[in-house]
Amino acid sequence: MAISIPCRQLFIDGEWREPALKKRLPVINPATEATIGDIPAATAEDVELAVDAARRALTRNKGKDWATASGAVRAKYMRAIAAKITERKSEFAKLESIDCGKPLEEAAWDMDDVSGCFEYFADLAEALDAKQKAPVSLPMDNFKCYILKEPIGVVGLITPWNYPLLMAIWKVAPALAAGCTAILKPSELASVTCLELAEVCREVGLPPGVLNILTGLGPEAGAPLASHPNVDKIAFTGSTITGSKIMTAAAQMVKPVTLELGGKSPIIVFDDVDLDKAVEWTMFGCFWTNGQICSATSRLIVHESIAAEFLDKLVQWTKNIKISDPLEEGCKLGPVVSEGQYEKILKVISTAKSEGATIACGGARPEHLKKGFYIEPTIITDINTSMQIWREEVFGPVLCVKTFATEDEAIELANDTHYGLGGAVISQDLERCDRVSKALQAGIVWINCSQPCFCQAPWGGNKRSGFGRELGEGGIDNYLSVKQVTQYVSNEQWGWYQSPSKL
Ligand SMILES: NC(=O)C1=CN([C@@H]2O[C@H](COP(=O)(O)OP(=O)(O)OC[C@H]3O[C@@H](n4cnc5c(N)ncnc54)[C@H](O)[C@@H]3O)[C@@H](O)[C@H]2O)C=CC1
Ligand code: BAL
Ligand code: NA
Repeated sequence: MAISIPCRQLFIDGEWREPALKKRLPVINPATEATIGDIPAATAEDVELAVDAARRALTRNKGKDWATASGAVRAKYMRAIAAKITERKSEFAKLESIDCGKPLEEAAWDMDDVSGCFEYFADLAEALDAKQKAPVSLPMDNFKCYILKEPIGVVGLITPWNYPLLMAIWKVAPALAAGCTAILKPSELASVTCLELAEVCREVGLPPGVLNILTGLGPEAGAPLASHPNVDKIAFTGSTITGSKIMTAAAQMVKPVTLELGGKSPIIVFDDVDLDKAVEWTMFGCFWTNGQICSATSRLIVHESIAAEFLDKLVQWTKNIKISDPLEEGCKLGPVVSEGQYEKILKVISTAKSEGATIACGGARPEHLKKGFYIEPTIITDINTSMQIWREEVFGPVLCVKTFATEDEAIELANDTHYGLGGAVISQDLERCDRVSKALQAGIVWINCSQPCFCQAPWGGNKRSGFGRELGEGGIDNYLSVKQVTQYVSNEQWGWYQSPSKL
C-alpha cells in the first residue's frame, strides 16, 4: 500500500503550531531522490515558545501534574504511547523507511525497540517512587539523611537521522520517566516519525508542554535550544563536531550535557573462529542500517593466518547482499540518507584509492540502480594507519581491513583511534575474549557478535565518542538531580558557640 507523508506543524504546548517564520523543509526519499512531502522549520522564535511551554508544564499545579506526580502517573502515559506505536507499527516503519532509506524489516524492528524502550523506562519511573527518601547512613547519630531524586527540569534533546525515532526515544523516554519536560529537535534529514510521535502524544492526552517537538535545521533550531538560558540540560547524539559546538554553547551557562558522538570501532577476528559466523557478524557490524551506525565496527582487524581465506569469503558474502529499494521484500541494504552523505562517502572511497589502498569490492553505485543515494557495500584493503579511511568515521557501508600477528598487536591497532564507542572481538577462546574486552578503550564491547543493542544495558563512549551513558537502569539518572536532605534529630543544643546567658 502506498503511503504518504502527513502534513504536520511544529508541536508546541500540546498543539500543532505553524512555525513563526512559516518556513518548511522538503522531505526527500533517498531511494528515489523525489521530494515526497515537507516538514516545518523552526527558528529561535519557536524555540522560545516551546521552552516557555515546557517550563509551564514543569511547574503547572506546583509540579503536581507532572514533575512531582508519582512515577506511576507518568508511566501510564508512557505505556499508552508504547501501545499506540505498536498499533501503528507498520505505518511508522514505512514512513521511516521512505524518509531515511532503512530497509523496511529493520525499520519495523526499530519500532519494536521504540515501544520496548518506552515500556522499560515506564517501569523505571514506577521504581523511582520506591527509591525516594533512600536513607544515607551517617557517622553521627544526631543527624539523619536521605536522598531525593528530582527531575533536572526542562531538557533539550537533539537527535540524528540513522535511527530517527529510536534515537529520539532513547532520550524522550528516560526524560519523561524522570519527570522532566522536553523539547525534541530531530534531524532535518529524517523527522517524519518524530512528528507522528507528536500525534501519538495528542491521542494519549499527554499534558500540554510535557513534550514539544521542533523540526528544523541544526543552526536555526538546534543551536538556540543548546544556548537557551531556560533549558536545564542538553542530551545530544550526532557528529563529534556538532557535539563540540553544543558543549561550547552549553558551557556558557554551565549547563550539563550528555554527548553520544561518532566512532571508528574495531572488530578483531582471531584465527580460531568459525569463518562463516565471523564473516556474517563482520558484515552486520558494518553494513547493517546501511552502514550508518555510530558504533559500526568499520575497522576489521583479522589474524594474518586466516586473512586471505576470511577476506575471500567476506567479499563473496558481501557481493550477495540484496541492494534495493528499502520497501522491497528481502532488501538488506538501502540508500544512504542524503545526497550530501552519498557525496561524502564516495569522496572518502576515492581518497582511499588515491592514498594507495585497494578496493576489494564495491566502491561505487550499484549498476542496477540508476537513481537514489545507493553505494555498494565496500571493503578496502592495503591500508596503513595514517590513511583517512583508518582514522575518520565514514558513516556509510565501508569497511577497512588490516591484519595482525599477535594479540597485543591487535589491541594496539584496535585502540589506535581518537574515538572510543564500541569494539568487537570474535574468538572461540573466551578467556582471550575477556582479556581483549578489558583492554579495548570503548564504552561497548561485543563478544562473538557486533551491534545488537538492548535498552536494558548502558550505552555510550569514551574519548571523542563523548561521555555519559544512556539506557540501562542509570539512563534515568541523566535526567535526575540528586538532593541530599540532612536533618538534626538530637534534642540537645548543638553547643558550638557559647550561650550569651553564660557570659
Ligand atoms: N553518532 C551518530 O549517531 C551520528 C553521527 N553522525 C556523523 O555526523 C556526520 C554528519 O551528519 P549530520 O546529519 O550533519 O550530523 P549532525 O551532528 O550535524 O546532526 C545531528 C543533529 O544535530 C543538529 N545540529 C546540527 N548543527 C547543530 C548546531 N550547531 N547546534 C545544535 N544542533 C545542531 C542536527 O540538526 C541534527 O538534529 C555523519 O557523516 C556522521 O559521521 C551523524 C548522525 C548520527
Ligand atoms: N544501534 C545503535 C544506535 C546508534 O547508532 O547510536
Ligand atoms: Na529524508
